[in-house]
Amino acid sequence: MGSPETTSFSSQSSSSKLLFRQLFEKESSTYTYLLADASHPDRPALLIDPVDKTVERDLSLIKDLGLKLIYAMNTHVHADHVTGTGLIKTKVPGVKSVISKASGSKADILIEPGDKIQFGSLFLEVRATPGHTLGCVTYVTGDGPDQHQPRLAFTGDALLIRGCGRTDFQIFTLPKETFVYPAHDYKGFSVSTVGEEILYNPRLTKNEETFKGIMENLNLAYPKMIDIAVPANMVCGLQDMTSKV
Ligand SMILES: N[C@@H](CCC(=O)N[C@@H](CSS)C(=O)NCC(=O)O)C(=O)O
Repeated sequence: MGSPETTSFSSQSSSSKLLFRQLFEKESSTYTYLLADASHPDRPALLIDPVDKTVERDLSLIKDLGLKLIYAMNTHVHADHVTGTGLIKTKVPGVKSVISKASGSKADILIEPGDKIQFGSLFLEVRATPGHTLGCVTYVTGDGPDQHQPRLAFTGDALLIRGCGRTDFQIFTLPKETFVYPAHDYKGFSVSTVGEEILYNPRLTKNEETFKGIMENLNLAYPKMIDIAVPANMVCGLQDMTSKV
């Protein structure tokens, strides 16, 4: 499958401007998201779920857009690719890696549910969405007069478009118009909304018993990269850097 269409926009509200890009890594079908406050003099930016193989592309885009990368974040310890956060830290001094405390992984900042991640006048809220892994979190753009509306939810593998990587359904307490941006897509989708997934997600519209049956019978192959990716991602991709730099 070729690269799906990806989304990008800049939003202008009374006093803030969210710059947003959705980027794709085709080997693992992973989405990386770039967010920045373009109205702030420093143009602070963050990356969600960067992949080691596409770090050069992401950093080049950040340079082209005149942004200052401050955070390289993960929604969880990925099993199918090595995170780009460790590599980014070696290339951009001052960048802080971020992951949830519950993940058990190493990072500069270990976040917990309810925490806020500030970039300029904008912020992300941390929500616990365990299930796919223990420490999975969803990052949701802030709620408030200066924040982007509708809100954007970066769901990692908890909620995929018309699918899921196992979830506790907390994402569905968000307003129905919230845009859903997952960490992966295997079918060519790039964005959905909470309301759309409540109505049409073929797994999450079923009762608990049927849901369990679906998930127990997915018969997914053993992820190709899992034995390399998980140990590397437990240290935010920082181990064995000499062969990558
Ligand atoms: N073939 C891929 C792995 C595909 C896979 O298992 N994806 C995970 C999320 S990444 S760990 C998943 O939960 N998928 C749910 C689904 O319904 O596909 C590989 O070998 O890397």
